[in-house]
Amino acid sequence: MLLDVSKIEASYGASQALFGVDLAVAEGEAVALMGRNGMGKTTTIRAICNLNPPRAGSVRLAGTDLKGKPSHRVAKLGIGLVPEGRRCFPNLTVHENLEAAARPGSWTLERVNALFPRLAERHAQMARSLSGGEQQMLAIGRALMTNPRLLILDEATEGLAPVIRQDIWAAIRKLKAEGLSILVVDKTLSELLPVADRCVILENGKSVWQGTSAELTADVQDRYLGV
Ligand SMILES: Nc1ncnc2c1ncn2[C@@H]1O[C@H](COP(=O)(O)OP(=O)(O)OP(=O)(O)O)[C@@H](O)[C@H]1O
Repeated sequence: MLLDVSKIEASYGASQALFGVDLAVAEGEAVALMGRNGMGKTTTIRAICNLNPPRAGSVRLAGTDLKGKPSHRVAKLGIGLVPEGRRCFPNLTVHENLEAAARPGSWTLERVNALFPRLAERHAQMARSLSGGEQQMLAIGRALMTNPRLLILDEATEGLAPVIRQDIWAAIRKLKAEGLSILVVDKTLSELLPVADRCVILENGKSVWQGTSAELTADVQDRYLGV
């Protein structure tokens, strides 16, 4: 397994948010992390990256235990995170934002520009002046520039216009087709399911269901994801 998350628990101060999350991502696989609002998706991602380190359980990346490794080390070991709410440097240009994230590997400025032509057109523009969707593309571009073994996307299409969402999903499909391993959180099932090989559902901070996208029947959706 590329990513192996076993029985992790995590808390915010005295308040426990994760009570045992298991999930795995194999090499080249796209896994969807699902669950209703507040069930622990973002907390799980933050725990995997040691932004909010798990207080129990284990996270392994290609066999390496991430316990005690600061989040910048986790990034170096190969996890590229596109966090909820973007996070680019507002006062750097598009080009500078991408360069600042660069680490050796097959992902280069040219390749990111080819994946997101809108970014190429705006290479000299300050990140703060980009539209929300363009900032999201930049956040994905930055994660790719780190040449990750695993790309984690937390609500990468939230609040974006339909045309831009389609561009972002097209890019994710392309990345998957190229063999990149992906862990993705998104609320729009109709867009998420066709991309996901497997799904993991969280409920109240626990993984309660896992299966292929095909196995995620209407019943399962009603039970765990319905509003
Ligand atoms: N900074 C925080 N401080 C305290 N509690 C938090 C914090 N962030 C999240 N929580 C709590 O942890 C639990 C899991 O939240 P989390 O954001 O991981 O869920 P989520 O599945 O990502 O939800 P959403 O889909 O709404 O983003 C919730 O009960 C939430 O209230």
